[in-house]
Amino acid sequence: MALLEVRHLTKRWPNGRLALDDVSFEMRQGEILGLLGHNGAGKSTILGITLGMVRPDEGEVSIAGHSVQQQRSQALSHVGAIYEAAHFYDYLTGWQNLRVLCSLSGWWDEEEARRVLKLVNLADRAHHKTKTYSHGMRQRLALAQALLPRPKCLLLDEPTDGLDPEGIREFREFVLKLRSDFGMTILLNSHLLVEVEQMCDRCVILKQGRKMYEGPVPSREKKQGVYHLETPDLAKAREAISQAGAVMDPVSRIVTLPDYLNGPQMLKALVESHVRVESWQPHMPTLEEFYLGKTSA
Ligand SMILES: Nc1ncnc2c1ncn2[C@@H]1O[C@H](COP(=O)(O)OP(=O)(O)OP(=O)(O)O)[C@@H](O)[C@H]1O
Repeated sequence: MALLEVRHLTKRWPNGRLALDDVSFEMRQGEILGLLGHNGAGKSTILGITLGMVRPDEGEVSIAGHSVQQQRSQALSHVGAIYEAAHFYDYLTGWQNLRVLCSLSGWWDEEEARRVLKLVNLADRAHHKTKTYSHGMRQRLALAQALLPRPKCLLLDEPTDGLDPEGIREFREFVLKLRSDFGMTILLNSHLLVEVEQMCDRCVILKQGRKMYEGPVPSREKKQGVYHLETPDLAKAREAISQAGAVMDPVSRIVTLPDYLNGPQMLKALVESHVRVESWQPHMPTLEEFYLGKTSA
């Protein structure tokens, strides 16, 4: 059974703007899913609906079998989130902040707070005021807050925004550890394609409120029948490729083969046509190429 199910979400804001148009997808337990899309594609609206902060016009989100719209507190008892910028009381310490924020939901466990602060590497700064924290430390405190209720599912909205490369790497390692050590299910909303490429198993690509793709992060899968050719004999190569029923992009020199032809067969045809082949490699598209292909049409 899916841990998180987004079913037929449609949302039109009062100003008439259609933010989501019949979007559905699901996440299995222990999966890290990246939510991708240009500015305004609808990513934050999905997170807002999933957290019960935005009401959809149609559709619903279920977490561990509970509908956020019908059984809000049961559904959200399984969720931790970093949503929009984390706000802390700067005159309090990290520890005090966690305590105050937890008490708002009527729950506090010192043992658990210690465990989580250790997990996010903040144990030695827990009793310092948050005004002395770096941006990376504030993000880790936000992560500690999200992890305190021991959620099954973590929603991360642009979690590495504003972090330096070291902070991004550190954050990525924490998140991967949460999945490997605790089997946590993680929804990551990020503009950073490289982050999604390095962390996510699958992704959903949105464009103007519509789902354009749901599936594996493309660069992790070798695409069948797509090769990259290097040759000084471009004209001859183009002819041999077209005679074989394949297609070559003249700029990138990426060759897409028809179903009936495999890579070695095409290479043989090129060589037999006296094309000097310097390189013939299966092409693994980057997530950027794939993303732009899905969103720029
Ligand atoms: N409270 C609101 N009232 C009216 N329109 C809104 C509101 N929030 C978002 N929108 C609009 O809904 C659409 C989707 O916005 P959303 O914030 O979900 O996109 P996003 O993919 O998260 O964008 P970004 O990457 O810039 O954060 C946009 O056209 C946005 O202008």
